[in-house]
Amino acid sequence: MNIVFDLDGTLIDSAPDIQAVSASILQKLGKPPLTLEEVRSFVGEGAKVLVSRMMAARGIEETPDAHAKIYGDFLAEYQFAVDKAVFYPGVVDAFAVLKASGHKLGLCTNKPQEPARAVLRHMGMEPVFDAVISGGMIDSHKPEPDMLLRTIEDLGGGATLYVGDSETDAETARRAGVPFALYTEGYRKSPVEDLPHDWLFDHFDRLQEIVKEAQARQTAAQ
Ligand SMILES: O=C(O)COP(=O)(O)O
Ligand SMILES: [Mg+2]
Repeated sequence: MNIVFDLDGTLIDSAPDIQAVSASILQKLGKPPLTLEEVRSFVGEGAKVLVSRMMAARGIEETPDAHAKIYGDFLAEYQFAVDKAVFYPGVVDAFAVLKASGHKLGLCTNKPQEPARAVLRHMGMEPVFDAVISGGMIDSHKPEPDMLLRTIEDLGGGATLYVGDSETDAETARRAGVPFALYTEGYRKSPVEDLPHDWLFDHFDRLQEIVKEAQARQTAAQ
């Protein structure tokens, strides 16, 4: 089956890199940096939303021009911010196991294309995915279902499990009608019971089992 992953807060903890970019931008504006906690709570709906939240948190008035300027400066640095990213425990082994079992793997992230491509390259993840859809590639973003549906289409269609960490991912899966496994150690803000999900897991060594269950459900439904 297809397994489609979210990126930030699901496969990698990229908050320290994003914090560094935001600190550099805010410093130029004479403002204190964001805390890691703030960054984690601002990620998940793409960089434009993140910049809006950053501006609000530091009392910078959000006119369209001010946002466009700060977003442009943010993006210019974002693609070089890869050094601090780390995989969550068990992710690399899970890729190997799932690929060896013949599953197709996809990535569906709201992270903009350039920084997404840069971090995939930096972490050696490029060969892992059979399809990648990142922020700005289509005219819609999660939690709208289109990015996920497009990723599935690019994988050739068929039964799919979506794996993500946030409110945005749970809602995307619900709207797309795709079974959803919620990784609980990412950037989620609400209690797990408030997020629609089919499975919960806190370590990637559980994922293979979840994929088997998803396949069994899919077979039973046919
Ligand atoms: O909001 C972002 O830019 C990161 O998004 P992701 O959680 O969809 O990878
Ligand atoms: Mg995420």
